[in-house]
Amino acid sequence: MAEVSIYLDPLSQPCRSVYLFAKVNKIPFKHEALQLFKGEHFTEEFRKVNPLTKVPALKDEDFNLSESTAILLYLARKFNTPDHWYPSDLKKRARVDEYLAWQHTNTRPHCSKVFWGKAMAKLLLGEQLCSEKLDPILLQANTTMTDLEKNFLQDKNFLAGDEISIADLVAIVEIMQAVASGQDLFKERPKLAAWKQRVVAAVGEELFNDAHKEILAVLEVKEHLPPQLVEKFKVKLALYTN
Ligand SMILES: N[C@@H](CCC(=O)N[C@@H](CS)C(=O)NCC(=O)O)C(=O)O
Repeated sequence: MAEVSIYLDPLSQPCRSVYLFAKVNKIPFKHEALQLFKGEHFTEEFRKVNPLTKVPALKDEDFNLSESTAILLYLARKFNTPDHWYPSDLKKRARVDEYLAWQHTNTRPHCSKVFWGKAMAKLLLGEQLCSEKLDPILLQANTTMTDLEKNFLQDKNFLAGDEISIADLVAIVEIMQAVASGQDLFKERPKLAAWKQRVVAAVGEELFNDAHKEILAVLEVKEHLPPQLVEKFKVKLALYTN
C-alpha cells in the first residue's frame, strides 16, 4: 500500500493541526513541504492535488482531499486512531463536530485576522494596521476567546470532554497564529492558558514546539516575498481586515 502524501507549510494553522495529529498518532506519511511565501502552492503540479491551491492537502493513491477538518477525520478513520480523538460515542462525537463547525466562522477567521492585521501588515507594509482598524479585530478575537472558554471549555480538561480530541488541535493552532503576531490571547486568561498547557502536554512539548517554531519566528522573516505574491497578499489584507 502506497504511503499517504500530505502537503504542508507550518506557517499555516490548518497544516499544523494535521501535522500534529499525524505525528502524535505515528501515522506514516510522505511529508510534501510547500512554502506559501514562495508561492509554491500555485504550481501546476500542486493544482493537480488541490485545484483550490490551498494547504493542507492529502493524496492517498488516486484520492485527493483538501480541507484540514476533512483530512483530520479521514486520517482518524483510515488509521483507526485512539477513540478520544474523534469519539465513537454519539454525544461525545457531536461535541467535537460542534466545535469543528463553530470554529469556521469564529476562532479561525478571528485569530487569523489578528495575524494579518499585525504580522502580515508588518511584512507587507512595514507596520501593523492602525488602531482604528486593529482594535475591532482584537475585540472580536477576545470575544471569541471568551466564547471558547465559556461555551466549549467550561470546566472540562479539553474542549469536547476530559480527553484531548481533534477539536483541541484545531483550536490551539489558530490561537497560536495570533500569539505569533505578538498578540498573546492567553494573557489574563488562566483557564485558557491551563488548557493550552494540557494540550501541549498531551501532544508532547517537543512536537508542539517543532510544529510552531516557524510561525513563532515569522516576524523575523527577512527574505523578500515574490512581487506577484506581495500584490495578492496586499489585496487579501485590505479585503480581510476591512
Ligand atoms: N478551510 C481550509 C483553509 C485552507 C487555507 O486557507 N490555507 C491557507 C493557509 S492557512 C492557504 O493555503 N492559503 C494560500 C492562499 O490563499 O493563497 C482548511 O481548513 O484546510
